[in-house]
Amino acid sequence: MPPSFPARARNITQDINTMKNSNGRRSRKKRRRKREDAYSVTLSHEAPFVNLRRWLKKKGFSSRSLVPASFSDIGRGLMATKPIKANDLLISLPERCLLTTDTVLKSYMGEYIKRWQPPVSPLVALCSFLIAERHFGDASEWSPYIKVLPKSYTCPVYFSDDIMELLPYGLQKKAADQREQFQELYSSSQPFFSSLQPLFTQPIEDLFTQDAFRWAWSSVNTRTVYMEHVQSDYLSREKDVLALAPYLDLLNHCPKIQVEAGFNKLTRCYEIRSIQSCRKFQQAFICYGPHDNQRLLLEYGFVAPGNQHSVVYVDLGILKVCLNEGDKQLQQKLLFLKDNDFLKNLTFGIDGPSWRLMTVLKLLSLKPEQYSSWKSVLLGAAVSQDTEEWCIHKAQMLCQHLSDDNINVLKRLAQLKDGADQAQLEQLGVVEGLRREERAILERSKEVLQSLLPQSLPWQQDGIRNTER
Ligand SMILES: C[S@@+](CC[C@H](N)C(=O)[O-])C[C@H]1O[C@@H](n2cnc3c(N)ncnc32)[C@H](O)[C@@H]1O
Repeated sequence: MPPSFPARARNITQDINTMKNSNGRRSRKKRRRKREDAYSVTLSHEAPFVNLRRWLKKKGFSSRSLVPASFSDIGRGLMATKPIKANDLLISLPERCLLTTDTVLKSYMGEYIKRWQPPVSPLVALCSFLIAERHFGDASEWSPYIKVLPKSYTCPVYFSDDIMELLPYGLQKKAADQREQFQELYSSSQPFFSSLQPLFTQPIEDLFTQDAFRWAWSSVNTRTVYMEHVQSDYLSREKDVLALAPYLDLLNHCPKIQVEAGFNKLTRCYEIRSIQSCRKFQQAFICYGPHDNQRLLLEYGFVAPGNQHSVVYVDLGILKVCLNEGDKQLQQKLLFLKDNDFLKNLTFGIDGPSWRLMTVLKLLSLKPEQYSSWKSVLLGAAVSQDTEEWCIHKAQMLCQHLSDDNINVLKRLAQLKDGADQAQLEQLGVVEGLRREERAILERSKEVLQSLLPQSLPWQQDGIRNTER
């Protein structure tokens, strides 16, 4: 959770509603209805949270203004019990409460890490410690914290191949790479895990299983805050910026929130200051970064409805679908675009096709006698009315292709829900959320593209004409 900019005390459903339509009785009614729909139940009296707060109090932390609660739309998070003003400290967690590599090196595991060559990474050190502490149960010093950690996650490292296939192509590739890196890290850490055997009575291979490592790896990936440490000689050269922050890590993400976050060297606390205010009984949010929904799913296993950073990506395979393979210059044009790095980040957003996508389409539309104008095209010049229309038409085709794919995926997803267990249902729910958000973006893009076409164009009456180049 690279902590950057936090919290406003509204639930996301409400925010999106407010953003879309802030005027009028209908929208007010709608907002009221949403507010009634999304409700919260405080968790602060449940044993795990009572124990967590008691344990943190001994370490010098208490929070009266934020209590754990379960929100019907998002799940667990922190609720404000009194109004929090803009620029107030939202939370201030003393250094003693943070779980860092320093904690691990000073623990019973420290001497094993210090002895190990080549040194393990900060990530492996933290994961190993989490696995060991979870195994020690009530005997563990960190047990009150470990007990409130989720038992499993909805990140792609948990997905079966069936579910992976439902992801958009680019994300599927990133998720597959991530899974490979995870597996490689697990395999390469085996000798180190074996060296920890003297700490346990049970065989190490029964404790440091792939499942246990997946849980620890996901806990670190989805919950750590960014905190720079002095690089230890006992750890690998990978930058050591990870800190698990109990209680603070119950804060959920909202893309529109702004916060200031970081370790304050004077107070020796990890502090989050909210730029926005937060009303009593509302969820306090932070912002994990200006991430689109694909990145949120990959790194954190969720998507944010109405995320203003979200886009639908057009990869080369999809771009080719709408291009005329008969164009003799096509390969040469694509090579030119690739060499100049123009084939990445072609997107549709809530405002329609990106400038980059339309520029690439314009470059692809050029006839040999127009090649000399490619620089002015890059600067935004129009080639001709005919070309502009051709590009809009191609963008419409891309949008339609992506929409069709989206509909097919949602159908397959519905089939997979039959017979899925609870964990799979949660994973499918996240993928469904992503696909539905993408569908909304594509529908909006279609409207934008349609509005760009002159009213008098023939295909508005007769359907889309084929304007191949
Ligand atoms: C730092 S934790 C936040 C607390 C977490 N909800 C919990 O129950 O422990 C990050 C995780 O919370 C969930 N999360 C955060 N923001 C969310 C949001 N806006 N919608 C849905 N889930 C969210 C995701 O599972 C994410 O990996």
